[in-house]
Amino acid sequence: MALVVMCGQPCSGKSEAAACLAAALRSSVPDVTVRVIDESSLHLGRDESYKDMVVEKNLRGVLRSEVDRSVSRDGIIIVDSLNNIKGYRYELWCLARASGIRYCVFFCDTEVDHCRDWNVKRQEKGEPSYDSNIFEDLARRFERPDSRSRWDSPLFELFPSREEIVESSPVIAEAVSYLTKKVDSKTRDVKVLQPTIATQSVRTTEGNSLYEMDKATQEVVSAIVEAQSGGLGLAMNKISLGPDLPTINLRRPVGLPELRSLRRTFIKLAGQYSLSGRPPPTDADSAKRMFVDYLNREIGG
Ligand SMILES: Nc1ncnc2c1ncn2[C@@H]1O[C@H](COP(=O)(O)OP(=O)(O)OP(=O)(O)O)[C@@H](O)[C@H]1O
Repeated sequence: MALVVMCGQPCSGKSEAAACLAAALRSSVPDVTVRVIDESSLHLGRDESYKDMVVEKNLRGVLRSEVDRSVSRDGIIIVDSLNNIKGYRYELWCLARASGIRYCVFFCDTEVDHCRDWNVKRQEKGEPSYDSNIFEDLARRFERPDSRSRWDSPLFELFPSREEIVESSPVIAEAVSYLTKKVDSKTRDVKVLQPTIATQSVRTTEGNSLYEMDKATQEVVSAIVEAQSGGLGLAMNKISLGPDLPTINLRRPVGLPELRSLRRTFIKLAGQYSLSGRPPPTDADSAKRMFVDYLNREIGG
């Protein structure tokens, strides 16, 4: 039914807001399962999860897999974690899109000084808290959500340092209404994400299919690199891969690192989600077509 992504600095009041939202949803739609996924529900501590980049990346992977397993058209999942990296929120948004459910982001916009104070108070009380160095590192790396991005929209903003967040807070009520009301095709005021090729799975159970996908996407990347190195520039941004394949329309030059990253994301997305009705790419051309569609959507003009 929906995926809600909490987001904010460490110790900014996310869990309290998530608990209020969960309680308000449970009262409003008692027959719908509302589940909060956070580090502690996965038995992971704060400092152990954020002490270096490797474990932090692992934590994000574990949370993402749990979200992937849990999202459904029937329940509401609230991911109560930092969700501080833009690219990670994009990945969560992709999971919602692949499931064809609604999505929103909740941002606890608490000033870092308040967060730091609250963390110190937790330390003093012996409650689970962040080590000061870890706190500062996370605070520095925080990427604020931007409602203009698809993956940060709609954005519900809370200011826990200035107003008490309770079940009846107007923003909570607004979010509950957004998450639970019936979709009205005329007003289109509720957006239910639609699965697209890139977020639908390519059944890659057969080694052959995986191999084709890998090889085909690599060929597309090579064709783009070659075309660009030929000095095509923006005026000649249409790259043809052959008569039976869509043209690649680039709106700007794209470097190899970005192409590699897009390729990795595409392969991951394609392999990750369950297919809903679309045949898997059994040959190189289908795999290329899907990858080109994906590129045109992500970086196309
Ligand atoms: N409005 C507030 N005024 C004072 N203290 C607050 C307020 N909101 C939250 N706190 C305190 O800040 C601490 C962190 O709250 P909470 O656990 O909700 O934050 P969090 O962002 O989920 O933290 P974490 O990043 O550790 O998951 C708690 O000790 C809580 O009591």
